[in-house]
Amino acid sequence: MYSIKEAFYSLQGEGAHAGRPAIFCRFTGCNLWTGKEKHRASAKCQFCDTDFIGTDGQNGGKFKTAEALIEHLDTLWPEQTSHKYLIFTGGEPALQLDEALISAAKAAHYTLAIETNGTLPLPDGIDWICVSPKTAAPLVVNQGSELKLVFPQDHLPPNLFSDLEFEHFYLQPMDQSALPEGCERINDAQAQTIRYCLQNPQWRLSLQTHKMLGID
Ligand SMILES: C[S@@+](CC[C@H](N)C(=O)[O-])C[C@H]1O[C@@H](n2cnc3c(N)ncnc32)[C@H](O)[C@@H]1O
Ligand SMILES: Nc1nc2[nH]cc(C(=O)O)c2c(=O)[nH]1
Ligand code: SF4
Ligand SMILES: [Mg+2]
Repeated sequence: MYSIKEAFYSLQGEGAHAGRPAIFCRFTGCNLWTGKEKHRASAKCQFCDTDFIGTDGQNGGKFKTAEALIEHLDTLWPEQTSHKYLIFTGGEPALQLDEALISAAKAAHYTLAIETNGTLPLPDGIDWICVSPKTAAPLVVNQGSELKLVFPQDHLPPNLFSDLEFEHFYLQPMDQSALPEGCERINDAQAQTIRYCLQNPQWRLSLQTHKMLGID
């Protein structure tokens, strides 16, 4: 059984594939936060911008088999049958993504991407692995396509990751606009990120372009 919070067709907003049309499959649940505001301050990941509780979002639901989920997701893809791209996100997709789902998606001709916090092992067969490390959570996925660090995070300077085997290194300014009142805030995350990239050119800036555009 797969639990899906929501699924939608949009443009990848972040990282090296920003601008690319994709289906997003957002799994329910995460191993670093319950998703409840009352637990945010004590969570391992405290700045999350996403609602991943339940299955009540657009095109969300519970799916008994991998084939049933892929058939559902495939209805979101437009007429053109080339360049099919599916991004597994969440919540933490590694809690539910398995080889059966990867096989079913490949059989439907998708190129597969994942957005993961990197704390859980991944099944084989994912074409694009984006790891986004979080404070206090040790990484088990130490290689992949892009390492996209939300910046700044306490005790997580980018140089902790700069020797890992990733093709691309991105810093993404921490968006604090949706955090509830009373949460501690960092000043100038965007300016700090720009400054860090300018001083450490291994790292590039990733902006959440979907938020600027007002799309999903
Ligand atoms: C909601 S997470 C889901 C996937 C996975 N759990 C993870 O953390 O990578 C998707 C992406 O959004 C990023 N993200 C979450 N909250 C953010 C925030 N407040 N500002 C900027 N990026 C954020 C994450 O680091 C991750 O790259
Ligand atoms: N457009 C768009 N791009 C994204 N890239 C990563 C996202 C995510 O929440 O994982 C995301 C998202 O939610 N929307
Ligand atoms: S690990 Fe990802 S989904 Fe989980 S709380 Fe952090 S940003 Fe949100
Ligand atoms: Mg998002």
